[in-house]
Amino acid sequence: MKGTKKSFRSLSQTIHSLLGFKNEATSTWANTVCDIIKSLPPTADYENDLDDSANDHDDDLDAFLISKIHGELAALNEEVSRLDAQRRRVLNEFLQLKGNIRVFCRIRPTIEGEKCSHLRPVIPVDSNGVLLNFTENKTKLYNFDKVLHPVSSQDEVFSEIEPVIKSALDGYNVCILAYGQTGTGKTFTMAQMKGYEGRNPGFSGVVPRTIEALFKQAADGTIRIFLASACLKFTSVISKICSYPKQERQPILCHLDIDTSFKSKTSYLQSFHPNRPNGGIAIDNLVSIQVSNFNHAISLYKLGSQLRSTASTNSNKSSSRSHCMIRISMTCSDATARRKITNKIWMVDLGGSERVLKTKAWGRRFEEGKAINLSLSALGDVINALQRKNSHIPYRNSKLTQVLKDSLGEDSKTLMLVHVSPKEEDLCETVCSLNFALRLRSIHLGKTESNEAREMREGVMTDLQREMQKIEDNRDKLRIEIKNLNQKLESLTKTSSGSNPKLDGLLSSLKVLQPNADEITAMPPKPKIPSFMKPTVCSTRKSETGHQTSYKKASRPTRKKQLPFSRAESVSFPIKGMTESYSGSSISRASCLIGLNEGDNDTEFSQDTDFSSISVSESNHFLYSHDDKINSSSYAHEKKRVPAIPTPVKKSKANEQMEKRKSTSGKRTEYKFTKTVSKTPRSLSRPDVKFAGEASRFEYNSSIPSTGSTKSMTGVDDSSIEGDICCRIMPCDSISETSHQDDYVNIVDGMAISQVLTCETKDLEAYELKDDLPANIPTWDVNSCAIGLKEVSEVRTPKFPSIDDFVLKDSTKLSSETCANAQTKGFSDILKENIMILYSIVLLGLGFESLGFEHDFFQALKS
Ligand SMILES: Nc1ncnc2c1ncn2[C@@H]1O[C@H](COP(=O)(O)OP(=O)(O)OP(=O)(O)O)[C@@H](O)[C@H]1O
Repeated sequence: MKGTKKSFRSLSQTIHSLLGFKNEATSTWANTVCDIIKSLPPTADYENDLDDSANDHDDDLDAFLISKIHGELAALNEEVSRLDAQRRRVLNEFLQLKGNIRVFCRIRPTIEGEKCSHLRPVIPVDSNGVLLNFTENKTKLYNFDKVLHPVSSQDEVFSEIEPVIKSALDGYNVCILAYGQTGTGKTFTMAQMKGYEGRNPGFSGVVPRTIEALFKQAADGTIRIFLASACLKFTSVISKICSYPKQERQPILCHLDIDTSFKSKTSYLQSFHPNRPNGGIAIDNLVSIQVSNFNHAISLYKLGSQLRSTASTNSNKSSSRSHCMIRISMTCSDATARRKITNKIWMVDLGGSERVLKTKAWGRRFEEGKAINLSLSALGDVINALQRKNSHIPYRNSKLTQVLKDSLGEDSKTLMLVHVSPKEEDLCETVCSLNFALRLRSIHLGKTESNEAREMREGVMTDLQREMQKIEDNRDKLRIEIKNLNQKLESLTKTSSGSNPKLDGLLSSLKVLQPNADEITAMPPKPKIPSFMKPTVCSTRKSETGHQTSYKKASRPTRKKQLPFSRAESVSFPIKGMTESYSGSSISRASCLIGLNEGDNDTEFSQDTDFSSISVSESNHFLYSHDDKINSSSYAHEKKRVPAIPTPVKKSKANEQMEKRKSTSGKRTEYKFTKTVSKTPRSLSRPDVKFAGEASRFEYNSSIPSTGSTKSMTGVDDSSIEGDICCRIMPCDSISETSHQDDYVNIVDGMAISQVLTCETKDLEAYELKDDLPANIPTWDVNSCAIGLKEVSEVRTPKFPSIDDFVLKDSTKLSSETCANAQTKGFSDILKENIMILYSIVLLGLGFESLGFEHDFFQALKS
């Protein structure tokens, strides 16, 4: 209690100095009290592990405990790594016994509306055999690694597949292929989503279950543990691809990237280009979207599924007319044990393998069927060649095998799920499917495996499976221990750094009520902003993206200082004589047109001209594109505002060579360009002309003669400004070419734009501009080009009205919302202040009490 006593001694003095608190219960007072409480040592009531008698040695004990826990954690982590390695080895052995290429057969149950034939053509014999009944006397037995009976649930199917999926986490590429005739349940096995939509929870297919399992791996502490030891990053990528014959549609639909590395959560798009240097698969138009949780992944997966091409065929109402491929790739980087490895899981719902003649397809369906069968045949050839260990593997025979190349070869596990129909009429297709599957399997295992050998193999496999389960259980236990220790460590570290959870809560309550001192000083005086001047969605968005100075930080400059580069809230001004439709349309920032001169007056602005690169860096940019011919009346209605996102700029040759020299003297900023910049707009009234907005201040190079011959309002005399860039502020085609040449020049010369604000129109009528405004404030709106241009042209240093320049003219015209706000505000402010003081006092008392001061504290307060 040494520390507490010491603090208490100083506490009574401090409290004496604060005794006038009844009168002085201000925010500063509350903050001071907060600081005092914060400086007090923590009590030991939440340190359950420590003996009370050891309080004097808190720090030493904490340090001792922390180092002990660190040691334990290191040992446990080491043990987990060892178990992981062991599990990998066992799994590998298990999978090797099972074979790198395994073939399962799933028999679909008879579904509603289907007639059961007298002769059951497909009979599952045991867990490995399927008997085909051709006639009563003629049967044929097919053996597979596993036969999934018609009654097998989706759970059972996934439990068989799960070990293969797990092997992907251990560095293998995995390929799971669903093969079979149309309507045999391939999509049901792979992509069934019902379980995730609240219906038939057990129905969900392999893909959603795999995604779930992967995220489970990320959430069950595995990843956290590795991250804690800073040696493992874990990223998964899912791709969804649909391939179509003859490139009829975009072959690639969706690529999802699951990020489980707890790093960046931002989304990104990424295209995979052909001939990637790392030799990976080149997939055009493959879009990669980084996702961070299961739901996000599933929603994107569903989206991709919707895009899959399906059509009604003779055999299936909604038959998949494509191969649907899902790729999950994982990048594990384990700095201590392994190098960075990227593994993939391909899950492919192959198109129906039926003969085209059977489906009686024609036209496009016929082409699709042919394409599907060709690629399936190519797939068979590749697997066949792999099984035979041929020197040449014909991957290039189809797109399908090209894409799957790195997941079909060595160091990968392939699982073929052959689906068959129970119907008699499908017997021919069933035979084809089973023969295809048998061809793959028999090559791997050899036809000669005896029953004894098989039983022995299966016995070993069962043992290995048990061993693996034991290892996984142990590993899970260790992970829980590690988690607990980490929590303990966290609380100890917090304690030793002097924070008290109770106090933290208390203080944060106080802080909620009291803005901190910094905030108070940094905040500008509360502006009485008319509601119509509040930032618009657009300006807020821009400030979020860092294009604007934040409101908090911006000190309120004088009106003159504000001109050149200050942030402009969005507001527009009431324009005398303007109709309501004009006032409703407004423009954020002044529009500024940069004329780029290249000696060809007839050249129009190209669509991809980069305005933002020319604008001053402090500016926010908008591109205004005209949808129609501009004229003074239609301009406001026709324009379309598009934020110019500062995306990678397509640099024109001219812009690249353009050197921007900025010299600010007073309010004037000069830009000099060393090279002639391309393209001058031929006509401002062209629908494709764009206006780069928000020039804080644009001026043309002084080398342009102020009386320079302006060919027209729509262009600049090339000869006079060769090598320079010219900045035009307001476009207007209502001013004729001849009579207003000078206007144009004047605008260019010395023009400054500032604070153009957009308004919500609801309160516009209640306000008006003050009468005593300086004469150089132009009352124009960019919507009224003609007025604006004329008036601005007369002003050398134009100044736009700021918030202060408005006065409330008619409060009855305020919107009901604004009135309601105004009425409730005063009362709520007073109430809030009072509650704040009361609450502060109560919390203060509680705070001291929680520190164990109790009686002493109140004594001190009394004295
Ligand atoms: N194991 C099963 N249990 C219950 N219903 C099933 C099962 N397998 C398939 N079905 C049903 O059979 C119908 C056809 O299945 P599905 O669309 O998955 O076939 P498919 O092989 O993917 O066909 P296609 O190749 O034409 O896309 C669906 O209505 C599906 O719900």
